[in-house]
Amino acid sequence: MKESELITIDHLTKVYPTGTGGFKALKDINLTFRSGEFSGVVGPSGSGKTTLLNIIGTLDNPTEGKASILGRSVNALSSKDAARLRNHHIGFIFQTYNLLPVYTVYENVEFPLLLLDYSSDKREKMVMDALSWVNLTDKKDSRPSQLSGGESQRVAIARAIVKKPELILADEPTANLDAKNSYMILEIMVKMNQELGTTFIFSTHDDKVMKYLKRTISLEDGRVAGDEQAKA
Ligand SMILES: Nc1ncnc2c1ncn2[C@@H]1O[C@H](COP(=O)(O)OP(=O)(O)OP(=O)(O)O)[C@@H](O)[C@H]1O
Repeated sequence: MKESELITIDHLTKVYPTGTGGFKALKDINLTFRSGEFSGVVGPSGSGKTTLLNIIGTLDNPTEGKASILGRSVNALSSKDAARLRNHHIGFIFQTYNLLPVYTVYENVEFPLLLLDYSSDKREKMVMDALSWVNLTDKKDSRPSQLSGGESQRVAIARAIVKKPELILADEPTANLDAKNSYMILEIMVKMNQELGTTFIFSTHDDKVMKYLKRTISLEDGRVAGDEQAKA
């Protein structure tokens, strides 16, 4: 692996077991992602976008082929090591926000840090820094039910970035947002990419997200059908 290569995927195939012998969701995928990319996987529903993101996020395993994520071979990773890799180095953003309803905004953002070994002072600094990135410090004591959809997704972004991961995986992050809120969260993510060097990989079929991507990987029926860099 070259130094700047964050992810390499080599002849990767994913077969989901079914009653009829298995469904091939990904077929012979070969891809490399470099540190600092702002890229997205696009394609019709069922083309394999979420499956690919789940494998990159070590939430699922390839059936055949190899994948190396942040220098670790996922084929050889125990579930404990995969959890450790995720906890330290990967942030996730989902279309449904996945906030914990009984906790405050502050506690939701603090949550990933409780799995790591930080003092409460250090945690407070990190949570407030993440909330200021998404402009929500004034909502720190609110509960998710008191937030708009755009605010909820900004809390989810703060939770994803609070540990300053190298990689953020965002699966359809704008699916439930209107145009104004979609652009707001995209601008936040672009700023993080530029100022913190965080690598982003999206899964999307939203034109608004596609306009922001520096690289667009198209999936069709489980295969890579295109891989294009945006024109400068
Ligand atoms: N656990 C599973 N068992 C069997 N088949 C599955 C499973 N998960 C996904 N699939 C199938 O694999 C294919 C790819 O699914 P995936 O969720 O990756 O697609 P997607 O491109 O993200 O779709 P969408 O845009 O609708 O979210 C689909 O045909 C889906 O039905």
